[in-house]
Amino acid sequence: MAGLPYIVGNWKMNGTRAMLNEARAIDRAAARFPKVQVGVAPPATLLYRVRDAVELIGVGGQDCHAKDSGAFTGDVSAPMLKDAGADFTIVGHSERREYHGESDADVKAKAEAALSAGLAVILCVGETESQRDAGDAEAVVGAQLEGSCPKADGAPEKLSVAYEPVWAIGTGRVPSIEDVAAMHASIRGKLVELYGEGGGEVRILYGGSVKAENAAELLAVPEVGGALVGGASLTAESFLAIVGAAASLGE
Ligand SMILES: O=C(CO)COP(=O)(O)O
Repeated sequence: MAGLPYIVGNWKMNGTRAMLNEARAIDRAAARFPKVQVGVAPPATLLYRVRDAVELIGVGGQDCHAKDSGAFTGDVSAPMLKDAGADFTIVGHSERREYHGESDADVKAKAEAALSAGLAVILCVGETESQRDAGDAEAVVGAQLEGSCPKADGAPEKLSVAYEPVWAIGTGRVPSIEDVAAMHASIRGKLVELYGEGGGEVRILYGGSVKAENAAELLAVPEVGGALVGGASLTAESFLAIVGAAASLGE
């Protein structure tokens, strides 16, 4: 798999300007880890400020609308994220799918809008606990990929996929290493089916209760090309411990 390990912090609906200090601290420390690609996705209100506060790390949105502009109160478009200085955006996070009713088709349209605006995309997929218990995890994730992977210019080159089992998000629970390996191999197979050779290069991140204590083990799994981190990305200290774990794997 090509590319540096990619560690991305998803701040979700957390953070006011005080978080700029954390962003600065992450950015300063990133210089010590040139073999890791680092990004943060602050809330939209902070995007522009974080962009201005950092030099080395990537900055991204957490979602975008599928349309470029219009009467969509409360939404933010991909060209707006780009204009605010974003390098990438997350789409299809399970919290968007669950609380905002986003379908695979919605996620695909958002991913295509983001690529068209010149943003890289982190597309999230993942099964619920009942789907895993029923033995359907790989089928569910495969269907999500079929329905939501973008076909626009920029795919698959600017695409990353984040596997985030819904039941592992914010719970302190993580799948077994064997289950992570099996799912990532299955995602790789589906990406090659969808994109041909280019699908072999898409980075596949793991997300769901990644912490300093489990990061090295998760990141060492074949086909795990990085991590999408929620709670542990909210302080520079805990986030940098994960970045450090990724760096030490390459040594
Ligand atoms: O949803 C996540 C990242 O997008 C994971 O969140 P936690 O790391 O808090 O489990």
